[in-house]
Amino acid sequence: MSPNQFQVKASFAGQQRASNARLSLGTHELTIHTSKGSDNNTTTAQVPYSCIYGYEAPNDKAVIAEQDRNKAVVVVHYVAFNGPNLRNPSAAKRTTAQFLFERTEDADRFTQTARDLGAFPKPRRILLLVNPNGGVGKAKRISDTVVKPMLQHSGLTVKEQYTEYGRHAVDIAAKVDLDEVDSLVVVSGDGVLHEVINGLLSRPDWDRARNTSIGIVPAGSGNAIAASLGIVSQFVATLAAIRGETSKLDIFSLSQLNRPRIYSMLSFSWGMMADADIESDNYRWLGPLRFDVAGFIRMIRLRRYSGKVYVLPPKYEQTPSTTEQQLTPPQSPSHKREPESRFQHLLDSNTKEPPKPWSLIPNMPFYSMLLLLNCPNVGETIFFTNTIRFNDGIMRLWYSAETRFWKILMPFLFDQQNGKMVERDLMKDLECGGILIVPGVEGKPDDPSTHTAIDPNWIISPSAKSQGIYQKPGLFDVDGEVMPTARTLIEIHPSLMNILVPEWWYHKDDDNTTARAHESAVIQATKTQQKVCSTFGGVSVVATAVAVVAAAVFLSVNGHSPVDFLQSTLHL
Ligand SMILES: Nc1ncnc2c1ncn2[C@@H]1O[C@H](COP(=O)(O)OP(=O)(O)OP(=O)(O)O)[C@@H](O)[C@H]1O
Repeated sequence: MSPNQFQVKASFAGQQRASNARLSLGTHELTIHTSKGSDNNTTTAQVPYSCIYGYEAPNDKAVIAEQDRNKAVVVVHYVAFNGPNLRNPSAAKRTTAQFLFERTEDADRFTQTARDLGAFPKPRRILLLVNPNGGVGKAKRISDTVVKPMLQHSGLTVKEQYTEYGRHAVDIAAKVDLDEVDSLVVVSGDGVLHEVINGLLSRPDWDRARNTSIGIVPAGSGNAIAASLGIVSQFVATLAAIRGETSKLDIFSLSQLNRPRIYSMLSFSWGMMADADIESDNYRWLGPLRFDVAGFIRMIRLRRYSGKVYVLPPKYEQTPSTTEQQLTPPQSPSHKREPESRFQHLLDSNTKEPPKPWSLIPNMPFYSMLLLLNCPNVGETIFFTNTIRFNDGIMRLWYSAETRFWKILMPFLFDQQNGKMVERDLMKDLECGGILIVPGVEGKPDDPSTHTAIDPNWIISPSAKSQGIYQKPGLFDVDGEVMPTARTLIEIHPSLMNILVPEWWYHKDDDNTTARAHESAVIQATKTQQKVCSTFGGVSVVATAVAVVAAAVFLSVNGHSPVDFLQSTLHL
């Protein structure tokens, strides 16, 4: 037998009896060849390493039968899928395989070889932030019933902390001792992850803090990031947090004059979608449905939003012009206190047009919606487009001046799940390297006294008036949180942070051979898993049939009609 092979007795969760088995530790997966029955029929099951979230070698002799007391047990904990769609949240479950080795040395050699091959999670320190109020208040239950039980077997060092008030996660991330934490993982919606990013990037040592990996176990109502990463299943999200694989994440910074900068990992919107998103807070009790309800109401009571939006060509690298250099304040040590802004000077004046190569996007100055997106999903239930990648250093902007109700309704009605919302000719899109937004009206939308008209001509459009379309400044929505409606510069900071992803995650255009190999291993394993399930399924069908017939016989003996019984049982 080769050094990576082991003879054991193996059993899977839910099985009463162990079978003789040969374990093979491969490059990406553990294969279990089980022999059954007197004719030694063999079945094969696979456990990809990327699905293993922990193992234990219990000393508890109670789990070992009397005759095997001198032997050694290793239990492997992993996530199994019952189908090849690894993004389907109901396809994943956590389970175990238990192996009984002849000698403790064999068990030790197995765990050591598996560790060397990367089968088990590497030791890390995780700070878990749980928002007890996120979504419909289910985060605590998810943390207690899924996340902590999985972490318990992972060998990772875990600290858990509940957020106690709005924006508490900003304070926690801004103060956490980075010598003690490798990853910050939130059990919440996108809002708390947004706060963690803002806390980390507000630190004087932000350049170190940005390397602290961040992760999410979805427990909110939007869950756009989790949906984009294919980790809507809390089992898979926790697995990703435990295994520690990361992907680069572009970050947007949003700067306004005399206000602290805001960082975003997901989206910025203005117009119908922003208003609907923020207004949906009133229907939080509806869960994810709140976005549909608020969106529909906003479509019926459509508004137009006035302003000018300037964009910079994508990946614009040219050195600043002399004028720009004059306008850019000299580099001071305080500049190093946050990620560099190349165009901060554009905030200084409300009147000056930004110089070339900045250009005004057409169809202005009236919009019905404007959306900047960093991820394919706008929410768990809205798959916007797969053309976006969150690590390509490019900003994708969608905008529309459409005000016809049915035109806006169509993509939201028919294309929410298929990634084709952008193909309905409702929105125009462009790639850019920076955005400057000058709203026609500034201020906090909930406080009319603060509104200032930048240009009175932008305020009321004759066509909007004739169509009876409402006009208000509109909310600026960043990652689902409201920010003041004011002149805003949005810049991109490519690959600034690292986000925890499953090892098999890659964008379809990525040349990521390791992730692809992991993906093949997991999909291959689902096939063997399906075989195991269908065998169990076959057994349970036979068992059910036997039980129904036995019951029918019993009823017939007791004077009831077995035909009536069978008809009602089988819904004939
Ligand atoms: N203990 C708390 N009490 C009140 N608010 C809190 C508390 N902890 C966090 N928050 C706030 O809850 C808000 C929403 O959190 P979260 O993002 O987890 O859920 P969500 O909004 O339902 O999900 P999503 O952002 O995905 O739509 C955040 O703005 C956060 O500041």
